[in-house]
Amino acid sequence: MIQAWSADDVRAAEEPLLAAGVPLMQRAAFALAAVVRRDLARRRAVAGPDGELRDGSVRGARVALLVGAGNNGGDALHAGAFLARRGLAVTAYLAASRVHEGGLAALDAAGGRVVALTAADGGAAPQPGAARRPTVGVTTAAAAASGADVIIDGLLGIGAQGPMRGMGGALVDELSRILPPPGGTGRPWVVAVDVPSGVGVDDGTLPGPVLPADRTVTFGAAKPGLLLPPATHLTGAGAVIDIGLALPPAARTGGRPAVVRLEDADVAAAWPVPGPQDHKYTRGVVGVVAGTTTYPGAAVLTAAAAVRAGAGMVRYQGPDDVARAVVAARPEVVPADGRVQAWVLGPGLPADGVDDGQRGRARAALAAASGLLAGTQDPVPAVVDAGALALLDRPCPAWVVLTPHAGELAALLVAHGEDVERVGVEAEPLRWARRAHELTGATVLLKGGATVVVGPGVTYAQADAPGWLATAGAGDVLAGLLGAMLAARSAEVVAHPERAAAVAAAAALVHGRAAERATPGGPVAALAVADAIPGVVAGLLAAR
Ligand SMILES: NC(=O)C1=CN([C@@H]2O[C@H](COP(=O)(O)OP(=O)(O)OC[C@H]3O[C@@H](n4cnc5c(N)ncnc54)[C@H](O)[C@@H]3O)[C@@H](O)[C@H]2O)[C@@H](O)CC1
Ligand SMILES: [K+]
Repeated sequence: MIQAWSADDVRAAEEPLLAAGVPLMQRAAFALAAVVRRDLARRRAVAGPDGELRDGSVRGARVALLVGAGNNGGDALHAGAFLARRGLAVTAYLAASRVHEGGLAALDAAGGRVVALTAADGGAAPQPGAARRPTVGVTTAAAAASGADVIIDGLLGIGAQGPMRGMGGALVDELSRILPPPGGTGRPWVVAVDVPSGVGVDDGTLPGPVLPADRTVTFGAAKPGLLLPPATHLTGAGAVIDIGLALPPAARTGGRPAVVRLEDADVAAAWPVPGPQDHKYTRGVVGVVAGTTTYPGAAVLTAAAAVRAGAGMVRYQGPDDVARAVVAARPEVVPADGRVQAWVLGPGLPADGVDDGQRGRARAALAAASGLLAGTQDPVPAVVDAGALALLDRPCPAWVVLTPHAGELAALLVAHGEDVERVGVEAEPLRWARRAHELTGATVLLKGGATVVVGPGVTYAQADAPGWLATAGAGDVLAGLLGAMLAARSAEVVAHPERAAAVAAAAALVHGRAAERATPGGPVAALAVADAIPGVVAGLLAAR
């Protein structure tokens, strides 16, 4: 798993080392320079006589350093000095009147070129460091940097406050305008130092201009903003550099990472593999209340995903014609009442209007799952999706998992007295998923290009899915898959409700991997994603 620590935690972990004189910046900068050299060498790979690709030479490669006022700029300058000593042609563009003096001296000594940014060519020279520097206007600087082989973005790191201002902001605006998008031809390789400058380090927001990176080299530990949407989509490939920090740091934050991203091995290790003693009830029965006569497909997709994810049994509740469609698609499904170990409520259920009695069934199941019908049935986990989200009129336990997309989350929040629209949720997914958790008590899985899961004291962020997964029915598949995963751990999740979030994050990972497996590199249908689940689970288990 990748653990991300807040800016405060990282600073707290750095403090004792800095006090002891440990050269953290040198370590960080040396590792940064090594990653840049390796990336460049691979990008310049040439075929040897045997046809094998060999790393190319990086001598003479042009490097543009974007340098801000703080230690992030210091990292960039020191890395630039290392690169200049290895024969690369380094130019630093200073976006502040004062920059890290040691870094500047190192770059000067290594033969790097240094220019100061001004609003327009011929502008008055600021006084960066000790020496007067030549100046260059932002537009000219951006044009020159766009012709480099690599741009090292050291404008802002974990000291960023709000949208990037000043020359740095203007330079990034101009570069964003003229550079091809990541992966585009003719684009320099953009390496972000610690974080892409200007992202919300702790919340993944984009308060102002941010240059999308092809690689982010981060120090000590991942930062929350690298994992959380929307910023996670601008980080490119990752590299976490160990600079010797001892995390978790002091008790200040309870010793917990701010955000966690699960990886394949975590999901494989926690996946329950049936043994000789198991039968369909120990493996978990999933009850599905989904679909209406108008929207029968959601019921089919939800039930199919629950079957494919290894539920011991799937029970379906709903109108007869929908039940017939479900059984025709998946003859394993039992269209009858009975005990369940987890519920999936709401896929294909409209928020209002004709519901064929489904709303009443979902309401009763949600009350039973939440433990509000004492004496009738033990509480069990539940997935509450789509139309069933409108049924949350009282606090839930955290073993109830809500699975809204941004629009549905906005509607839920408005129903609970908040003033927010879909775009607001998309701009600040962590904030609003947290708020929904606080207001409802439920675990909240917010769907999107990246998935955020918030439970009691825990936050997960998954970015496992190809863009092709954004297709009708994909959410129904996730609900069924998650229902089966919760049913398999029913008693454990009710006893330890904070674990529901980890199960939900694991479901997001499997869902994304299934989409990857199902897509031929192009469009993918939701039912194909459900059908890919067994192969994904088998692959995860084979690697454990
Ligand atoms: N503390 C350390 O010893 C280490 C720090 N490291 C680097 O240092 C970085 C943190 O350094 P700093 O604390 O100096 O912070 P930053 O380098 O992120 O920069 C903060 C500076 O930028 C300015 N600033 C803040 N918000 C701004 C905005 N929105 N627009 C324009 N200017 C803004 C402030 O005036 C401040 O001077 C890390 O991200 C990492 O790259 C690494 O070298 C590892 C060791
Ligand atoms: K940066």
